[in-house]
Amino acid sequence: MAGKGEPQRWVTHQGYELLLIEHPRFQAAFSRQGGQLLHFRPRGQRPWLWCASHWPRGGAIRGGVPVCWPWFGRHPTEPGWPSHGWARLSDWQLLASEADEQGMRLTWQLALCDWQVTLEVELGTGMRLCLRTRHQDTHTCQLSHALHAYWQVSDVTRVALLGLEGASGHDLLARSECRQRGELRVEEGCHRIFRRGGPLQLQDLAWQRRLAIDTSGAANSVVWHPGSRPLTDVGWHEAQGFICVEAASCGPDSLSLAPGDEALLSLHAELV
Ligand SMILES: O=P(O)(O)OC[C@H]1O[C@@H](O)[C@H](O)[C@@H](O)[C@@H]1O
Repeated sequence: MAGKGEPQRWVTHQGYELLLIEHPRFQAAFSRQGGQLLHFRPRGQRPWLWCASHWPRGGAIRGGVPVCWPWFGRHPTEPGWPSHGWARLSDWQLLASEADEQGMRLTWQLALCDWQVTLEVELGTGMRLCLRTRHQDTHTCQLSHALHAYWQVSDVTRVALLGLEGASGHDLLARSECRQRGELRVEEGCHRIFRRGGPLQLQDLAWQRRLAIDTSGAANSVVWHPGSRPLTDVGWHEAQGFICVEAASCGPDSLSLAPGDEALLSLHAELV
């Protein structure tokens, strides 16, 4: 627990250890499991991130910004291993946190065998996450990863994602290659992996909000929503309130890391 006057304190909720932050500029929450940013709300605004109200015991929390690492989706060779890797199921260590009037900077770390990953998070009027992976194995290893953000929206079928015009990618629902024409709207589910990162905008007219979401530096921008496919423990109405727009390097854009190499992935958002 932090001392009096400090912006952060630890609590337990639904069996998870949470770090709650009350800063003059924003409110936020992380879970130790996953080093996962679950909630971020700049003062006077609606929350930016969506999070399911029910959290499974021993599973992954659906919401906020899960870190998918060291693989994204299904493991390429081990079908029994968990979807999206170990990071969101493991307890991370909070290495450092500093606050000033502008905001806070936190560093989380997870070490697994010869691998080490840190998540640096800056929160203030906007949010910036940077995932840094190193490994000291003796041979080159494959890495795929994602910052799998669940953005809170008024209604997924009524928002528009701008900035992917002309981008090519893979549509996993249609099982075909795709090229985005105009703005992206989600009517009945979406699962597209675009082969480009860059500046995007999530426009929510009902909430009169436009978020600039930057996936530059990532090889892929992933857009996902299950549509009417049920999600365990998430009601249909609750699921209408998010869209995933993710920074990732996955599939053909997975990375090969030689011993001592470092891989970076970042996601940045601000209000426009
Ligand atoms: O249900 P999970 O494991 O949390 O993953 C959520 C979704 O994440 C998406 O990024 C994947 O492409 C989907 O396949 C997956 O269903």
